[in-house]
Amino acid sequence: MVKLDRTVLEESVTDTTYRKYDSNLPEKVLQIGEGNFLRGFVDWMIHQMNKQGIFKGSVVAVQPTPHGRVLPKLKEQDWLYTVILRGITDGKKVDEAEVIPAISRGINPYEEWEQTLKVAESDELELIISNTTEAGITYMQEPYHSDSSPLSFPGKVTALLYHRYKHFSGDVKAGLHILPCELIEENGGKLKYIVKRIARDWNLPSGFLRWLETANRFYDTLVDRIVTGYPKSNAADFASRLGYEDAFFTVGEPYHLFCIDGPAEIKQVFPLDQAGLRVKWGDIEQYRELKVRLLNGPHTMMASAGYLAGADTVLDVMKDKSLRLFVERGFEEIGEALPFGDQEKRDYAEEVKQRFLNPYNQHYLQDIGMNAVNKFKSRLLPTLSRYIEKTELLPNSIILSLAAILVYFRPVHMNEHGIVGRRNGKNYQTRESELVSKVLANCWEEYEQEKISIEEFVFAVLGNRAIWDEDLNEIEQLTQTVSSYVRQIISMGMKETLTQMLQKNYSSLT
Ligand SMILES: NC(=O)c1ccc[n+]([C@@H]2O[C@H](COP(=O)([O-])OP(=O)(O)OC[C@H]3O[C@@H](n4cnc5c(N)ncnc54)[C@H](O)[C@@H]3O)[C@@H](O)[C@H]2O)c1
Ligand SMILES: O=P(O)(O)OC[C@@H](O)[C@@H](O)[C@H](O)[C@H](O)CO
Repeated sequence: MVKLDRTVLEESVTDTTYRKYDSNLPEKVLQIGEGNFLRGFVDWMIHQMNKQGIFKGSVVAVQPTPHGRVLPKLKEQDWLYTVILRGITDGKKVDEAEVIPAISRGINPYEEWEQTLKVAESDELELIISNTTEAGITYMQEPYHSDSSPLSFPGKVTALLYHRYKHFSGDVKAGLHILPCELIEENGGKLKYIVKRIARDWNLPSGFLRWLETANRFYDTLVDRIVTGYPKSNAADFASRLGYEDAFFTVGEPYHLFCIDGPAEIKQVFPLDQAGLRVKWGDIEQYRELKVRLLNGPHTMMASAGYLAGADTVLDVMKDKSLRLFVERGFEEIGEALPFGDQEKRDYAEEVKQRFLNPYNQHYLQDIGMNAVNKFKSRLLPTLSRYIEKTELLPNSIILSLAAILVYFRPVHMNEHGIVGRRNGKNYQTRESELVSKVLANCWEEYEQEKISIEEFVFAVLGNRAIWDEDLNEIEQLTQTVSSYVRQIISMGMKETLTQMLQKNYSSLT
């Protein structure tokens, strides 16, 4: 079977919008990152605008880490890939595939720094967009060499902006719009803060710091679309349906929302709304809070608990009676702790549940469960504390999900990627930060060697300030409750623990 490239696109696509599509559009976007999400969301949006003759710009994708595997393979496909959107919208089935020609080329900055700097010199450039995961927007002390790429993402942004500043002799008109899409609070503000800190580390001139402040705009954003990425289990079906192979089939849901905290000016530069895309301008805090708590929160809750109970995907969880009840209860506990109107919370939760019930998306719990401890900390811990404050009760479903995370990271052994766990006689790979993996592996080892009890194991993990920035043992009854769930999961399995927890605490639900 043929592989996707320009020839395949030109020969097979009958859609006249493609024929009109200009493949030599000016490179208006420098994109740091080339992952599933950027391809299935931002680049897809740029293509939607271009098809309508609105944005008229293309994307130069820059590899954010030294060991990227995406760009060399994408180059073999002439930078093309297919976005497959599947789901139910307004009660109707959506199942559409589209080749996205928004990326004009990709650059490995570690090998082609000169070329990366050339992009920063371009008159055509207007925007920097990124998604480097939550780990990307992090300060790292590193040296400045004008002839080689910094290692970190903020380091690259600093070096590229400094080069642009020098090239245009500090012209304010050369400033850029910077839209980071990493899912952290105040992503634009944090990136700007780190860039300024790095500029000071590197002793860059004060004129640059002024230009950074006055000529450039860093926007806080919130992005929302479930992009499950490459369809591991049915890629061959898509290939035979479409008549070509694509190493970057990118599957996602039709739903999308891009919230950008910015003034009218950015609407003109990046006219998403004119193309009929779902975008909100202005204060994003409310959307962020609802989304991170009521979408990412339940995802994190179900990942380890669902996986240990035998489910592989979000849909498996939603279709299983007790897991579904556990998730429903999770929505209630999270909603209880959120400061929004009841109707608004209910409507949002209902919409999210429908998205989780998308019959087409295979959203793997193990992918969602990556960095589960860190995600629990940012997405569920604030909810847990607020729930206790408000109700003076313990949110048992959220606490059970924490216990499940600890058991999920129980090692049979370690490898170079982290802890390897075991479910139903089969090993699985976990991914967490080195710190979390080490702490959990050490504590579990002490338990396995019978040096400590389950309570002492839980006490040691919850008390680790390097992980939590606080001692979670100080939350009344938390250590005891988590310990009791961990013990039950180990002795009678996840499914039975869930069932008993629901029966005991929420008899009206079961
Ligand atoms: N997939 C989704 O449904 C979705 C939806 C909304 C938001 N997001 C956000 O997007 C992020 C990426 O998701 P994805 O599905 O594209 O994953 P992905 O694995 O396909 O891409 C991750 C990208 O981040 C880069 N990266 C990883 N660690 C980095 C670091 N320390 N410094 C710089 N770059 C680093 C990788 O090189 C890669 O380009 C997630 O962390 C999530 O916060 C994802
Ligand atoms: O992408 P992560 O790993 O930060 O979180 C997993 C999911 O919760 C997340 O990808 C959602 O699907 C997404 O945030 C929806 O917009």
